[in-house]
Amino acid sequence: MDLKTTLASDKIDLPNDFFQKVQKYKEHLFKWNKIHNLTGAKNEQTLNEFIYDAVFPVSFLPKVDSLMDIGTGAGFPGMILAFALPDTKITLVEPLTKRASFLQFIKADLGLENVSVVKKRVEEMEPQMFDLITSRAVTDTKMLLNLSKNFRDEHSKLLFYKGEKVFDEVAADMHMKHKIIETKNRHYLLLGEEL
Ligand SMILES: C[S@@+](CC[C@H](N)C(=O)[O-])C[C@H]1O[C@@H](n2cnc3c(N)ncnc32)[C@H](O)[C@@H]1O
Repeated sequence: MDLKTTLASDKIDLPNDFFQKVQKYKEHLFKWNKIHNLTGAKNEQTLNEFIYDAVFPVSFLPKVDSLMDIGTGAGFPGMILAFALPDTKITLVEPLTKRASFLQFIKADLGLENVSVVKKRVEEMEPQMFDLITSRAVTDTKMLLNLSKNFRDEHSKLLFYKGEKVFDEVAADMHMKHKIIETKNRHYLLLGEEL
């Protein structure tokens, strides 16, 4: 996949320095990933697919001032969204030392003033409100709603990166308004009282 061409053809509005940041991020991730097992994306093609998947929601998300990503791992989707949304204050929550250290390194090396890295499990954090809560490949929707309950109010939105199981997950006991945005490989679940 040519990331730049694909994102341009989707008309996704990104800041001028997005691809510079992505390039530096990819170089660092390849180096770190040789020593530490940070992500399953081991080649450029897969990494580009992960980055596309992470940033695609910029095409449908409302403007938000604050975002928390639960279980960011090596950076998906929270770090990639931080490159795309420089005016949004982004909190990346990741308890594993190696992964949190990598995120902290990327923040410092790329000078990302909009990023905070929290090396904790989300349930260990002090309650605080966010406009948007994201998560990919951490746990199911019911558990994510539970884990995020101290961090959202009636104005907040949640965006979970899901597969086809999403239909079972929303069918079971879902009281919140929701939308599912489908692409070829992804079902994005957007939830909120004000959708
Ligand atoms: C399978 S990885 C997915 C990482 C990344 N979101 C991605 O899609 O590549 C799950 C991550 O969630 C983190 N995690 C698990 N439970 C968590 C919790 N309670 N709070 C915050 N992070 C958690 C793990 O440390 C791990 O890095």
